[in-house]
Amino acid sequence: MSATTARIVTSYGKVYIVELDDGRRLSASTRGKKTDYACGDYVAIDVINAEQAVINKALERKTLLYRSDQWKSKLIAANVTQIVIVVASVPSFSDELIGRALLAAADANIRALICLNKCDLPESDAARARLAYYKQFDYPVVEISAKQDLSPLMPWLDGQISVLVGQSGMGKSTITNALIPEANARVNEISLALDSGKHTTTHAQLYKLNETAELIDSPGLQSFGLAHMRAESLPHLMADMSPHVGQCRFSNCRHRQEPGCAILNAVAAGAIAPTRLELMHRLQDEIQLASTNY
Ligand SMILES: Nc1nc2c(ncn2[C@@H]2O[C@H](COP(=O)(O)OP(=O)(O)OP(=O)(O)O)[C@@H](O)[C@H]2O)c(=O)[nH]1
Ligand SMILES: [Zn+2]
Repeated sequence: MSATTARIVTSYGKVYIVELDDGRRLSASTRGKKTDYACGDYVAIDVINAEQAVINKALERKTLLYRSDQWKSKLIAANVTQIVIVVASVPSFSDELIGRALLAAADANIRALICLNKCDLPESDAARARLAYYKQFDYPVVEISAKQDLSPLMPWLDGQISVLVGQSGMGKSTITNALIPEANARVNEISLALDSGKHTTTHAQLYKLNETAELIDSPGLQSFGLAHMRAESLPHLMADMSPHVGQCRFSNCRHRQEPGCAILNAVAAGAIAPTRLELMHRLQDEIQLASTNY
């Protein structure tokens, strides 16, 4: 048995694949019931044999992207520099998920990019119009067709460790497969090695795109709890709200029904979308609920 460090390149939640400096890959378990490791983590391991290792601890993380509800948190990816929020015209995407992912990124100091996929479809016009709201507040939006032309996305990936997030069906796997032709083959091979049966999108996987760019494909997200955030920081981290922060009559304004609330006024004036205010209120409630549970 020997001690060394490695990088988690696949996370199945409880079982991991780690890559050593020399490129060798080992299946890795954890000590006890510990599962708070994520794809992209650098970890201290004990190598058991040519195939197996045990993870002792995670080394210091530059960033950590995770979601949480009142009961538990779930790590999405570690050490990423960019979150690529994949949306599409069909099936219709959720503003809720975009809003939450943008907040998670801002909270964790990670760059965010909205990627509109399936632009070959005529329905894209409606999706593009919905995304104009985010563009207006300087959230970058890039348009692609994973099936036809990925090139507009490429400059955004250079020099970044990106994680793809999105609802199921938006085209994350199609993007990954277009970027990394051997991705499919490798996933199947790993699943086989772990005896985990058929490849499903239940795991996160890290791929090297080129010398400077890496990509993590994560499972489709239906929900994105942010119970770990601070309620007061929400408007600071939302680009449409932040210009109004500090302008309310009361310094402890919760932007609910207080008189002289600059954010409510901006919504009434049409400068902030009502759905964004509702999102903030829902998150305030979730955070409050979680804090009363501890
Ligand atoms: N027309 C069109 N269809 C696409 C495009 N990209 C993906 N699709 C289709 O959209 C469907 C969903 O794509 P996936 O890549 O499986 O979506 P996903 O986001 O990985 O979904 P999960 O694996 O469930 O998380 C598939 O039928 C794809 O063929 C595109 O650029 N244009
Ligand atoms: Zn206010």
